[in-house]
Amino acid sequence: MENSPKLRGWLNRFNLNHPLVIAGPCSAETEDQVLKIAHQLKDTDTSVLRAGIWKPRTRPGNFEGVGALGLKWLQKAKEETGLMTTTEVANPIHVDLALKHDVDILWIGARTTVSPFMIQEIAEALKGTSKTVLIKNPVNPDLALWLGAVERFYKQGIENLGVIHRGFSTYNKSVYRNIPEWQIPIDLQNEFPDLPLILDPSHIAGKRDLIFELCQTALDLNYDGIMVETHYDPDKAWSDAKQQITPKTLEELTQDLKVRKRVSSNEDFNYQLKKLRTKIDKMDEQLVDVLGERMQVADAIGKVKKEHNVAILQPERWQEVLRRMIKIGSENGFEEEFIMQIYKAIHQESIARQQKVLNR
Ligand SMILES: O=C(O)C(=O)C[C@]1(C(=O)O)C=C[C@@H](O)C=C1
Repeated sequence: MENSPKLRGWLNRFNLNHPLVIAGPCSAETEDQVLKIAHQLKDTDTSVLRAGIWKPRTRPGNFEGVGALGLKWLQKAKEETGLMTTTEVANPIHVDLALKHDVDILWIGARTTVSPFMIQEIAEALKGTSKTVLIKNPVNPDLALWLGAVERFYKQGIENLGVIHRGFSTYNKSVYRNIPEWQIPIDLQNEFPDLPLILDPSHIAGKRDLIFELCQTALDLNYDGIMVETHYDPDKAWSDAKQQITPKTLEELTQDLKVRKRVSSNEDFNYQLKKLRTKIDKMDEQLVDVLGERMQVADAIGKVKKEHNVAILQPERWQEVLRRMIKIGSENGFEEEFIMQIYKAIHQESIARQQKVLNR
């Protein structure tokens, strides 16, 4: 699969002057609930009504969705409000039922994206249709697996594709329910700049108060839209109550979001940007030059270690380097995490260089 402006076709057809908004309840609960939410969303920026019909729950015993019955409610909501509809499908039976009920956009959940077997089955079930398919990232931070799923749909002739960033599972404590790992969607955009990218802030946040800032970050990273869980009475929602917001809050949120231009033709802006980028280019060269010099010292250390038969990894020294640089880093306003990431990479390269010297 290659990047192509054609990938944006389905999104361009919405003809929006703002990011695409997909909204609706985590789960369809009752006909009244779906219709009420759809009507409340009708006059917001929302173009597509979402609702989970089959809910993949981590542990059994929780509400698992109303099943096919809910598809009729979505269909009715579409007739009454003109909103397009979308739901999650996780197997060919779901696909068949969703197609029969004229669901416009199908999304693939994070737990399904991890399985190439399931993706293949779903992609084959959709062959020959012109449906739009949005693929959520897999639960684990694996860009190749995510893109692999997209490619499986593309290979079945499905060209209306997009991806949804919903964050990644972590065992570590975090303010997020699923950590964003923004670098992964940034890498994805590098490979497929025209593949529509949508943020699901609800599943990343796990709670309401982080949703706005996540959406703003996404727009600042050139995302094409947001998919937000919305309920008229979020606290009483049958699933994911903590992360849902009301349609009214969604409306305020979309009004407050700053949509910035990707580029500007303003001459002064371009002049200033060019000047600053020249400075960055120069500093990047200096950084790499200094790194090169550091590696030459590592080579020399490798040489003396070889002569005296001493091991490459020196945990105490490594701890000392790290501690010192974290301290200097914090004096310069850098987070510990940032310094750790850089120094771990430098240390690894230094070890690799010494390995070459010692094995020569
Ligand atoms: O000081 C050493 O012994 C080195 O090999 C250098 C260095 C480093 O790059 O800073 C690399 C490996 C060791 O684990 C500790 C430090």
